[in-house]
Amino acid sequence: MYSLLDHLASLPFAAWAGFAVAAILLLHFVPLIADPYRINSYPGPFLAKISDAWLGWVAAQGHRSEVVHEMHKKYGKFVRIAPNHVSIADPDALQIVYAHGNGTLKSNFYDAFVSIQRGLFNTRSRPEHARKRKIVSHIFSQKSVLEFEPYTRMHVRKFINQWDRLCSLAVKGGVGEEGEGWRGRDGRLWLNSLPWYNYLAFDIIGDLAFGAPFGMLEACADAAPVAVSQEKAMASYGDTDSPEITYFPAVQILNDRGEYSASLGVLPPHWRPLVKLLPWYRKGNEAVKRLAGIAIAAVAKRLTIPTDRTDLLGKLQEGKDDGGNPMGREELTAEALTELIAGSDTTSNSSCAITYHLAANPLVQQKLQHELDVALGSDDDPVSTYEQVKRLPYLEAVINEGLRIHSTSGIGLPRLVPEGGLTVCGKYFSEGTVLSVPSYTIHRDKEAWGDDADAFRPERWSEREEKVYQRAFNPFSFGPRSCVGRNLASMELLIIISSILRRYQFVLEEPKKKFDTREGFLRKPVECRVGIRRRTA
Ligand code: HEM
Repeated sequence: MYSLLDHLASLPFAAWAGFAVAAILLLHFVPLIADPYRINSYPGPFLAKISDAWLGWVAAQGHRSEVVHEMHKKYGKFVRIAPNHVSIADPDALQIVYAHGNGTLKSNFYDAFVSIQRGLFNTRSRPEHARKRKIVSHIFSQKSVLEFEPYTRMHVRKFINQWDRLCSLAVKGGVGEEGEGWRGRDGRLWLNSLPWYNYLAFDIIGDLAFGAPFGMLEACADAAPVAVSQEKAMASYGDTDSPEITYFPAVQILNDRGEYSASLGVLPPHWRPLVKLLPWYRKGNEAVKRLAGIAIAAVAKRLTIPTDRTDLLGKLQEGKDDGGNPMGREELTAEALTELIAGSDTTSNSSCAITYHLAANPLVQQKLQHELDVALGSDDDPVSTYEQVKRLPYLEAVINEGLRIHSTSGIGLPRLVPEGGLTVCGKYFSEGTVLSVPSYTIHRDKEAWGDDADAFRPERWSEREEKVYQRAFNPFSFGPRSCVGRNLASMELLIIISSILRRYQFVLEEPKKKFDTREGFLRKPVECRVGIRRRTA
């Protein structure tokens, strides 16, 4: 019998191609015409209105924040950046889209960030998030974070010891061996400071989250132990033997994973399994697995050694939910991994960007160093304590200005409009629409920050009441999903920037070169080449 299938199989190639084109057009234009979210009136690039591919492509190019910023300059406050997604560039929208009580949830973008199991960052269910956040939030209270200060200071000391060593070799005209990437010239040490900030941040968070630093500062290299077999390592938790490990560059893995997840996450879930087959995405998928392998190896190792250290992992182990239940092993590993991812390059990218802007603005650098000299002058210890630097107004202004202008979390964090819809800045959005408020653009809002919003100028922080700025200052986000590690991040930045700027003077190697960045989930400097000279003997 001549079946329909036989008939279809006998069709010529041209007919098949015609069907494919018709199907694609139908899939893209029917929703555009039907306008299920009632957002056709919002302007934006035409391709973004009909397909998620536009945002996927933009995200994969590594400059999403800058591109969306340009779109807002062109189209105004509301821009449609995907068939169901409107970006809103208004500081007032922050308090609504991200607020407690408005019922918005994280969108399926965050599914692309899940490994091992959902952690605090990528959990989308409200009750599950509330359960986790209850356990984790007290670990990051100001009081608790101060218990982590000795670890932070210890690694800043190691960092300074290494740079002191290189500075004394550099003044003698030394040159680093191949791969070390430093050289001495004109009495200065010249290097790319970015990897150093990464070593520092990874060692601090590795020490806090896993009970031991990765040893990057000591090795002057990006290498972290990864479990060879994740299943075996998980199964062996608590055994006396550590799992079999191999070494991979953790910073590189984290970068690959961020770019992969941030560009996969903007694609519809049903496209993702297919897209993962493309070579670039395959590499990113591998990075996701390796990153999980780092956490699994480190937690497995830590659990073999009885310890009463006061660190993140110890506190996570002690934490209990409302029912008095502690976290299981897998959840514990997933949360330790969350802290590693959320608490490492956020801090290093921000420290590096602040260093760049200080090197590019010698007068700001001098003014900061003067404040530090007055406050810490007679102290021989090169590493500041939190107590010494927590209330230095210019230091705080420099850090805030660096967080604002660089915006390591620059993209609009996507939230789903709940049942009943949501009115934002006078516009009603129906259930299921995705909304986001791009921090990079909010941080450049001329109404909020003045006409020189694009300039790094810490003085602005003392010119207006701080609450005026706080309305448009969003480095840690707002509401129930805001950064739980904010107190730790602030303490780290205060100690890192004050200690390093008091000790060294910075100039840019190529003052005219643009500060290049690449963005996955975070905006990261590509490099920061500086000349360094010791200020104090
Ligand atoms: C300069 C440093 C930091 C910046 C700029 C920053 C920024 C942010 C932002 C914007 C979010 C919201 C993300 C979203 O909604 O998708 C976030 C969430 C989070 N951050 Fe941070 N962060 C920093 C440091 C840290 C540190 C040191 C830790 C902990 C070790 C940490 C842990 C977390 C966690 C666990 C979340 C998820 C919270 C939740 O969903 O409840 N962050 N951070």
